[in-house]
Amino acid sequence: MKKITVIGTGYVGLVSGTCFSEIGHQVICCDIDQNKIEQLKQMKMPIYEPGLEDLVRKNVHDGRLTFTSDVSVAIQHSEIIFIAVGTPMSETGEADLTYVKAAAKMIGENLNDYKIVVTKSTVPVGTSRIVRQIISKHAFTSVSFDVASNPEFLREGSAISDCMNMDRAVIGASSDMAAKIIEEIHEPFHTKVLITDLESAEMIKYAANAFLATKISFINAIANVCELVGGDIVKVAEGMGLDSRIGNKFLRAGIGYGGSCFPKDTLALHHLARVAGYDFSIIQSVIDTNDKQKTIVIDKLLKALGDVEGNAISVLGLTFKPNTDDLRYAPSLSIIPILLNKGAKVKVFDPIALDGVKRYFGASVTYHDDVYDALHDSDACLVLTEWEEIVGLDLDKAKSIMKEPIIIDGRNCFDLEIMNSRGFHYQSIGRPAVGEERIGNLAVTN
Ligand SMILES: NC(=O)c1ccc[n+]([C@@H]2O[C@H](COP(=O)([O-])OP(=O)(O)OC[C@H]3O[C@@H](n4cnc5c(N)ncnc54)[C@H](O)[C@@H]3O)[C@@H](O)[C@H]2O)c1
Ligand SMILES: O=c1ccn([C@@H]2O[C@H](COP(=O)(O)OP(=O)(O)O[C@H]3O[C@H](CO)[C@@H](O)[C@H](O)[C@H]3O)[C@@H](O)[C@H]2O)c(=O)[nH]1
Repeated sequence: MKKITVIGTGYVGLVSGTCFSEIGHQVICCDIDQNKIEQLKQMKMPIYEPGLEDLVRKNVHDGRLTFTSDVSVAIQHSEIIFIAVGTPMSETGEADLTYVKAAAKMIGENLNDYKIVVTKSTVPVGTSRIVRQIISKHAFTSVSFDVASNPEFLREGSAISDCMNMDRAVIGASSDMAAKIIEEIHEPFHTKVLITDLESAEMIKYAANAFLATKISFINAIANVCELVGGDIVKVAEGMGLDSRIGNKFLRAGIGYGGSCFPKDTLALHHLARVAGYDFSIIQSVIDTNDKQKTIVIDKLLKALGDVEGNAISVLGLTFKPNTDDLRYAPSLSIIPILLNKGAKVKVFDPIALDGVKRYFGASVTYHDDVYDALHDSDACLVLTEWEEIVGLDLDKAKSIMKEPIIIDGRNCFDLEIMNSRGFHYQSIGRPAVGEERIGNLAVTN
C-alpha cells in the first residue's frame, strides 16, 4: 500500500484516484477549486459518471480516500504525486501547460522528502523534463525526487471500468527505481505494463488518441463516399472490422468526434510536430474531415425541409457521447447555433446535460427532459447522441406527435427497414436514405 496524492480532482484525478484507492492505496485527491472539494466531502459528484458515486462512497467509508483543498499539505503527505490537472487547447492549438507548471511549482515548494512526481495529464513530449526543472527551481532543500509519465487512457462514460480493467499501464520514468515503484502500485490491476523512456510514454498518449481519431475520420469519409456511390457504412465497417489487423472498434460513422480529448489532442500533436519541423498532414486531414462532418446533418435537414426558418426542430442528445454530462467540444454546440441563425425554433432534449447547456443557449432554445415533449409538434428531428432514451424511442409514438415524421440521425441509431415500414423520412450517415436504392453511383427512387 502506498500513499498517493492526486493534484487535480477533475475527471481523471477523481476517477483514477478513486480506482487507486479501490485497489488498496491511501489516496488524497486535492484541488484548488474549494467548492468542488466541499461538494465531494458531502458526496456530491462534480461529474456524471456511471458507478462513480458508489465507488467514492465505499472508499471514503473504508478510510482510503480523502479530499482536501490544502494542496501543500496533501503534497507533503505522500511519496507519490499524480499530476492530473487540465491541459486545455490554447488559441494556437498547442497544449496549455499553465496548470501543469503551477502544480510542479507547488510540488517544488512542498518537497519535504523523496517523491515520485507522475504526470497523468496528457502533455506534449518534453513536459516531464520541464516539470523536473520547475520542481528543482522551487525546492528549498536538496531532497531528491523522480519524475514519471504515466498517461491515462480512460474514456468518459465507462471511466471506472476502463480504469479498473485497463488494457495497459505505460510508464516512463527518470530512474529505474521510480519505474519499478509505479509498476508495483499497478500490480492489483493485473494489467500489462510497458516501461519506456519519458518521451515515449508522453508520445504514446498523443499517438493513441490521434490514431483513434484517424479511424473515426476515415470511416466517416468512407461513409460520405458510400452516400455518393452506394453501400451501407454499417456493413462496410463490419466487413472491415472482421479483419483482425483492423479490428471492429472505433469504426462507427456519425457526426464526428467531440469531447475533451480528441479535438485538443489532435491539434496539440499537429502543433508539436510543426514546431519540430514536420508537417503532419494526415492529422490535419483528420481534423478537417471531423470539422466538416459535424454539419452534415444540417445539409441533410435543409435538403429534407427546404428551409428551417420558423420550423420547430428537435435536437435529441447534446453531450459528445452518451453516459456523460461533458459538453466540451460536443457537436451539438456547433450545430444548434447554425439552426438558430437560420431562424429555426430549437427544442432540445438530453437526459443529463440540460443545465450545462443552458449556459450556452439561455432562452434561445426550449429545454425538455422528456424526449417526447421535445418531439411534440416538431417539423423535424436531429439525433446527435445515441443515449439509451433515444435509441429505444417508441417510434410509433414519436411519429404520432411530430408534425412531420422527419428524422435526421447523426449516430445511425435506427434500423433502415423499420424506419421505412413506419413511414419516416429517415436519413442517417453513410446508409441509403429510406425510399432510395442505389445501384453504383446511380440513385433510383422507388
Ligand atoms: N477527461 C478525460 O476523459 C481524460 C482521459 C484521459 C486523459 N485526460 C487528460 O487528463 C488531464 C485532466 O483532464 P480532466 O478532464 O480531468 O480535467 P478537468 O479540467 O476536468 O480537471 C482538472 C482539475 O484540476 C484542477 N486544478 C488545476 N490546477 C490545479 C492546481 N494547481 N492544484 C490543484 N488542482 C488544480 C482544476 O480545478 C480541475 O478541477 C488532461 O490533460 C486531459 O487531457 C482526460
Ligand atoms: O466509432 C466511434 C467511436 C467514437 N466516436 C466519437 O468519438 C468521440 C470520443 O469518444 P470516446 O473515445 O469513446 O470518448 P473519450 O472519453 O473522449 O475518450 C478518448 O479520449 C480520452 C482522453 O484522452 C482517452 O483517455 C480515451 O482512451 C479515448 O478513447 C465521441 O464524440 C464519440 O461519439 C465515433 O464517432 N465513432
